[in-house]
Amino acid sequence: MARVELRNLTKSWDAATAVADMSLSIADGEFTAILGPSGCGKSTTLFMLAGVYRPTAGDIFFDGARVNDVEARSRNVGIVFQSYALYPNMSVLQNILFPLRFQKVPDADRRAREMAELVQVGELLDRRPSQLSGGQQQRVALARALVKRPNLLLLDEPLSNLDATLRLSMRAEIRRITRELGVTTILVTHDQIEATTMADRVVCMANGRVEQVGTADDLYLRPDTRFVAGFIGSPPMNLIEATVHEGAIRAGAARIAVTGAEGTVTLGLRPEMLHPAERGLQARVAHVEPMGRERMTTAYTDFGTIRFIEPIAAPARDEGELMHLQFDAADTILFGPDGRRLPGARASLPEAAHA
Ligand SMILES: Nc1ncnc2c1ncn2[C@@H]1O[C@H](COP(=O)(O)OP(=O)(O)OP(=O)(O)O)[C@@H](O)[C@H]1O
Repeated sequence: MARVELRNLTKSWDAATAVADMSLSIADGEFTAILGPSGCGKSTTLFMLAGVYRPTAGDIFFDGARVNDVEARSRNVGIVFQSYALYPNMSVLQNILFPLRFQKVPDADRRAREMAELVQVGELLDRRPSQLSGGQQQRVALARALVKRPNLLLLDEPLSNLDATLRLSMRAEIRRITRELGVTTILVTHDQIEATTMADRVVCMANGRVEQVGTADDLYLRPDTRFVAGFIGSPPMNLIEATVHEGAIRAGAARIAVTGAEGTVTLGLRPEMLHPAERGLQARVAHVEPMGRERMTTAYTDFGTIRFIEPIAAPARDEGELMHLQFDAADTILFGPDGRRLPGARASLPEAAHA
């Protein structure tokens, strides 16, 4: 089990920089998710940690020792990939034992069986991978990655081949197993639900850079950047581009007062923080989508298209209906022209009379 530190880590190829100046400290036993869209540098970071790629610049430390020059097989890192990559001609037990084959581990067999019990495939030891379900194969892959008692467990989109129900239970299972073992774990995923439900802390990346490191609540309620605000949350935050002039942004007849910002801003309003009201921001209903307990409405305003959420029990809305929206100033978030949040800035509508 190890503390992991990345210091100014960079990986470039001729054409592109995949990871730029990434610094991050991960505590012993912590579960961290690296979250971001396709191509943001998640896998490249993982491969540098595993020792597959050499960093172009910067350093990687395990328990304070620099490992840049340590070969992949000497780093004692366990990896689980999206494709389980089990050996088809070996039994479950042989698959789990495989990483120990060149190590003189006297109790290898017992250890493999214990690990199989932990991931709950103890009944399946004689089967071949083809005789297992996707979820069972993933458990075997996990046992194989953990049998060496790795310093670090790396999970690369491990659940994306599983159906929705299985994904839900495997999320909890992986969390239980890594917690029981106390193994430092880094999960790479583009799935925000996976990241925020499984990890102690989430590292949100875009274009090879760390946008924010924080808990699920930090990213959702206090996004540092416009990118994080738009990436986390479903449906996404409404982001209104505007210019603050004389304490307000204006479009057509509409006016939103702004304090703590001047010039170009982006105003962020979460769909669940907008409420229908007697007066406020005028909106014309474009369409309405039921989403289980809630209903999402898309509406046109002078500031552009806005989405808001209401309980399914609220009165039905018709397409073309004219209505008004309100929000609380405390719920608003503003970003400056560099995309960073302006912590003290707030937006408000003149009449906050709720319907
Ligand atoms: N071997 C390589 N040579 C050149 N460019 C590469 C190489 N590997 C990755 N890249 C580039 O580096 C960037 C980051 O890639 P990376 O695979 O780390 O992204 P990712 O976040 O893991 O994406 P995905 O979720 O699609 O796997 C991409 O622009 C990619 O094209």
